[in-house]
Amino acid sequence: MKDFNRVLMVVNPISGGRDKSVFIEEVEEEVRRRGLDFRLFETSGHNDKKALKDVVKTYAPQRILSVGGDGTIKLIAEVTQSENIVIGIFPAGSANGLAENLDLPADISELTKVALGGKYTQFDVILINGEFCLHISDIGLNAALIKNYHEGNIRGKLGYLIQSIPTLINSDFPFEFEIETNGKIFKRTAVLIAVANARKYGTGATINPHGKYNDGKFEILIFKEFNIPQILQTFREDVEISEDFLEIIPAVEARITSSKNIPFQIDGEYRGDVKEVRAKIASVKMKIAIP
Ligand SMILES: Nc1ncnc2c1ncn2[C@@H]1O[C@H](COP(=O)(O)OP(=O)(O)OP(=O)(O)O)[C@@H](O)[C@H]1O
Repeated sequence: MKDFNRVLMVVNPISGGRDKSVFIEEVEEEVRRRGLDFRLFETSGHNDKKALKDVVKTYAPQRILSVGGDGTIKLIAEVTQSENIVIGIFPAGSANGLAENLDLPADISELTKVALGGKYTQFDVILINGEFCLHISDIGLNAALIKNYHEGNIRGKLGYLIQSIPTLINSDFPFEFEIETNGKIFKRTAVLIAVANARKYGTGATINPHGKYNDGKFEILIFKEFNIPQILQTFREDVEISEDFLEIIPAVEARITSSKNIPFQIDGEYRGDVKEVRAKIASVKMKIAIP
């Protein structure tokens, strides 16, 4: 017996600077071959939350497929938070940080099997400054890079590469932070502080070696210096990161403050320059299809 009928595919046409028609055609064909109903929703970049909410209300999908980056998964998660819908992921953004943690296959037909399959995980959600964070949020140098990337007009990995040099030259890092968590206050000088739910960044870098996306906790990652050999280390699987470079504090709730405004991002989306970040594990969990 089929346990779902209506499949909604949410596609971000601009993510990662690549054409999505191959995803749409292959997946629609497979969905119809299985005798399921298929509907397509393409994001526009304007009022997508409201538009998707309306479609979810009228079509009542039982499975939602995300074709885009972390921002597209987050949009779906926010719209469906109280509903019992499994989300299937097709990594098609420029970075795909969340998908990096799920061991998804690369091939589209294998991905389709996973996305329409019966196995799923309960993914922790972090509530950061009142907004959902599924994967990673940070304040400091990486968020400054994301800010400059979005202000530039070159998408994909090349866009990040082009923006990295002016970001490093123009940013006045390191920054002074105060972190309040687990009943303690930590004062730290750092290039960036991340709040992470999982092990890997979208580049594949293992920045949070002990991170588990379904353990009901997040990690506060304090990157103390801009150290290229240490950053390269994180690309290896068996990472051993020095405490002088990265300090890790597990938490379920935290407040991070700075005396001046610093760039801040959530799941790859720049969210302004802020002085305060409040994070806590949300009561909802997302159901994400896995191999
Ligand atoms: N049709 C569109 N035109 C412009 N922006 C869009 C469109 N659809 C979605 N967006 C924007 O794309 C962002 C989400 O991108 P997503 O995370 O899916 O991919 P990505 O990995 O960030 O890809 P890229 O970095 O190439 O944009 C959101 O800011 C959203 O508003």
